[in-house]
Amino acid sequence: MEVLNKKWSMEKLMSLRKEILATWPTGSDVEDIDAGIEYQKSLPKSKNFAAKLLHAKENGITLVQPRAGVALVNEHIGLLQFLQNEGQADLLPSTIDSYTRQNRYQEAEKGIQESISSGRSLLNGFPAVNHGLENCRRVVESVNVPVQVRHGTPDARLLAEITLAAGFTDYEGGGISYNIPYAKNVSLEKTIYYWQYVDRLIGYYHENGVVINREPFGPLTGTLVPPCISHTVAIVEAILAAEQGVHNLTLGYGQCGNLVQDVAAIQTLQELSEEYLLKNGYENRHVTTVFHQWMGGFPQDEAKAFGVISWGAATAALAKATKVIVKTPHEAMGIPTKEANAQGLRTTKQLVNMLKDQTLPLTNELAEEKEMIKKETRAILDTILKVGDGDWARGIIRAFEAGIIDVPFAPSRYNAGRILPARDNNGAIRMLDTGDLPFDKEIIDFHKKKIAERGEAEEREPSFQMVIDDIYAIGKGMLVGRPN
Ligand SMILES: CCC[C@H]1O[C@@H](n2cnc3c(N)ncnc32)[C@H](O)[C@@H]1O
Repeated sequence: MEVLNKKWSMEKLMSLRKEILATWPTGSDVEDIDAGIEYQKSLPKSKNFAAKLLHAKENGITLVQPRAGVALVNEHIGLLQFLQNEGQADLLPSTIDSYTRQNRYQEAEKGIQESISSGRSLLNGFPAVNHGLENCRRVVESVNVPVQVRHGTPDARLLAEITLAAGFTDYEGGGISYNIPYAKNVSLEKTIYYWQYVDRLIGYYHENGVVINREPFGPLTGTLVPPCISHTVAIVEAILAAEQGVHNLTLGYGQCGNLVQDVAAIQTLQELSEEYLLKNGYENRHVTTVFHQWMGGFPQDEAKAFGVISWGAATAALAKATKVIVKTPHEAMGIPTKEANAQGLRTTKQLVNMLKDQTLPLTNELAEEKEMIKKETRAILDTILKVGDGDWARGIIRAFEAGIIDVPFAPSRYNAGRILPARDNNGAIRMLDTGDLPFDKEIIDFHKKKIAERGEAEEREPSFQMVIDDIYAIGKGMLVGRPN
């Protein structure tokens, strides 16, 4: 099945809807597509994610948002209200459980029943499909701020149908970012096709006056992902979504830890995505950015965890990211309590407020970092379009096959896995091996030089050991994985 970046007709979407809605009984609640649109229109503007994001962007505010989700509806509502009231969350999620992410609704149902009988949440998120339309509407109506669906679902079509009709106004993910880091053996043809359905549905909401924001999953594997790699995936997903009629997009990036590189990453993500959307003919698109606090291993010690959270908060504020996704002091242990989640939010809010009136000056170092990220990202994007003979969907599929785009430490067998990232002597992410990325000699020599500087400082040859040391460094209280 060749997948091309072409807008679906509504006839095509409607011809497929019946089959999708039939995959679980709650799908029958949303057969009337226009009822969902009418419900969305009944919501106050204060519940609209895109509106709040654009207001924040225009006013230089960095909004704070947690991840959160539990098995049962009343407990989930209580959790979100606590994070809104005690955590001062500007935006709320509903993090979906792993069974639902794999379309394993039967097991999600079992998890719901066991959570009821045991009196505690035995799912690692909110099983929105099983709970269905009315319960999801209760969630949306129980809080005062916009609510987003956060998950990791390769086939997210039914989840989208139900949650959009229920009043969620932002939907995370994409056919690449929820495949390559999340699945081992699902082809990109399939997941790009599945997500064209989701984005076309959102395009239909848009055509009928309802703005739904889309957030490709920025961090990918969250493990030493160079900015050019996550930018490339985010921008291609933005283009694929824009083709289906999506107009509001939040593009994301996972914190790497070097301040200059992270600020450069957020600024270039905004600039490059606007550039590529426009030059591909997508006008009136509104792009915002989201900075994810450190996605790698965390220290167990809660005081140190607050240090990592604070560093992510400070960086997001200095980068002027529109939104920051917050971690908690329980990160090293697992799903946080609502109290720990609220603490992470308040810590972040304190930093963001204190840094609201400061920005990182455009030093030569920052300018050089921005230029390098743009050069690398453009090289990859332009090669993707070339190998796709002018089509972004065909191009990204062929590019993954050829290693032209390559996500470090991804489980997917469709990912080449030939690049090797490692930190330089200042902790910025460079590449020990650029694999088959379409980089010229200048870029390759830049990475070699930066890594060599670290080797000299540590009196060791650059090697895979540096990569391993860097993966464990933050959990051990460091940034650069220095030799013992
Ligand atoms: C890719 C996202 C990983 C992050 O997502 C957090 N996460 C996952 N599920 C939940 C949940 N149900 N409630 C609060 N946080 C959650 C993990 O801790 C990790 O930080």
